[in-house]
Amino acid sequence: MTASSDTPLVMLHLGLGSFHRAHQAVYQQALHDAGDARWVLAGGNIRNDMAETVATLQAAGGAYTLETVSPEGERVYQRITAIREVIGHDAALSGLIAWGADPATRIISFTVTEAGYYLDAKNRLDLGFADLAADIAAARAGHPHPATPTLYGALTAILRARMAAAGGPVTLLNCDNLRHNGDRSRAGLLQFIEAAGDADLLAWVQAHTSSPNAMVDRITPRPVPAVRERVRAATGIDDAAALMGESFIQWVIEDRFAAGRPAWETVGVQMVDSVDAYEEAKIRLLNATHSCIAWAGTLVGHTYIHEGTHDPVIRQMAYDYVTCDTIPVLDTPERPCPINLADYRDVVLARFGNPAIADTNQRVAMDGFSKIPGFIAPTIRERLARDEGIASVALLPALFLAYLQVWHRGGIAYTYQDQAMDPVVAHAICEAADPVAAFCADGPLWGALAGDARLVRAVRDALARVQSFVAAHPLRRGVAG
Ligand SMILES: NC(=O)c1ccc[n+]([C@@H]2O[C@H](COP(=O)([O-])OP(=O)(O)OC[C@H]3O[C@@H](n4cnc5c(N)ncnc54)[C@H](O)[C@@H]3O)[C@@H](O)[C@H]2O)c1
Ligand SMILES: OC[C@@H](O)C(O)[C@H](O)CO
Repeated sequence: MTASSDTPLVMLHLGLGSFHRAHQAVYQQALHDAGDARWVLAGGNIRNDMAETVATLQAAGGAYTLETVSPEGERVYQRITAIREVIGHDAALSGLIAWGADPATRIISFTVTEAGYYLDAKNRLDLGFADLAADIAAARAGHPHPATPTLYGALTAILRARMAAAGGPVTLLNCDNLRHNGDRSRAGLLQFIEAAGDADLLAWVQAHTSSPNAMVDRITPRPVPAVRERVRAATGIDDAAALMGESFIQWVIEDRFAAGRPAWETVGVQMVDSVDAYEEAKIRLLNATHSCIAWAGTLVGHTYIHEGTHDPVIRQMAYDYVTCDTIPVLDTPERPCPINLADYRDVVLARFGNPAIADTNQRVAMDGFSKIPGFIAPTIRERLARDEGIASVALLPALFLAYLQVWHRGGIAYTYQDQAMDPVVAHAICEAADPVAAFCADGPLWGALAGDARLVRAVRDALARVQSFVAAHPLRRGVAG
């Protein structure tokens, strides 16, 4: 079903970071440019962590300039005006709640990073996270936690208000890199509402919302001052909210919408019954490989992803991880993959290798404690279940452990951000008599695999290879780590 009324319908986005503005807003812009203005975007942040960008966007009525760069280095500038309302942050989230309760809002989408979901491998909420526990306690009292609201607390408050206002059904559309992102965030939300003790809301959400899974793709680096300079030179507009992304873009969504959707299929969005094959290809061949290159590149002193991608040894590690250990579990005689995964790998490596994107190891290396369980552990689990070797895939956690050890010694050249990491636990892993055993025993990282002797053995061997690679690397020779 697509919308047909003349009144614009609204997709409310929670998490007005770079990616939303370089991806979902671009598809909406394409609809507007084609004369289809039946849907508009409104958006704001759950946390008050981007106040300057939000203020800049508000002053510009939601407009900003996007620079995209092709594999050949050609740059294109586009003015994006699809975000019609930039909702300022307030501790009670009253702006987001009012927009979310409005019957014109038919989709609530979100990007809150991989670390914003607090789920273990069995899709249970991990109440060990202080932010989550505080937000559940606040939701019991009827509001989101003012200091550290989570996606679940924000959605609970919004959907409560929507239910009270008889705002009607709504789709909850996850746009984060999370395996089964719709199913998993829905599981987290329902557990959160249950823990908050709101049985009426739980029944309402089950009956009046849907949560399609979606795969999202466009490399969108953190904007740097040079982007603003290039935008000014190319367009004459001085835009403090300008940002850049690669020219590649993809969005694949399961077509399960509770109250209509934009005619996205007319602007290149792939509407499908199941996103599984696309999602597995993206998360394992792109995101895990990206992390591999970022951790390895950092260890030897590269700054950018394209540098690591063109480093022969790092490239080979990434290539082997995909070719030897990952493609064989995604494309099997029993379950043939509809995507040509070897081609996908080659395209991904070509995208990573584009120097004009200048994406940093810092951005891609972040959140390892969410990415190991989400992007890497499933391949290890599946291979071990089939009695297959894990030498190539084990290199990725070994790289992360080596990276953590350097972080522990204060040797990472930038700030490492990881919302899912407990620094006390991470330091203890590095200080343990046997750091490999301590790392492989960590429950949040490995779930049921924690302590598995085959995992420990493979990571130990892989760490030795990582250490030799770092010691022998031309950029590192003679440098104390
Ligand atoms: N940047 C990319 O290349 C890219 C591509 C595909 C998908 N994504 C997805 O989008 C996410 C965001 O990327 P970005 O480039 O917009 O990053 P960003 O740093 O520009 O924005 C992060 C957004 O997440 C919000 N946020 C962070 N932690 C939160 C928490 N615990 N609870 C609630 N909100 C929280 C912030 O307020 C902000 O709006 C990624 O983590 C990824 O899952 C990004
Ligand atoms: O691997 C890091 C991600 O943010 C990546 O840039 C994105 O998923 C590409 O679509």
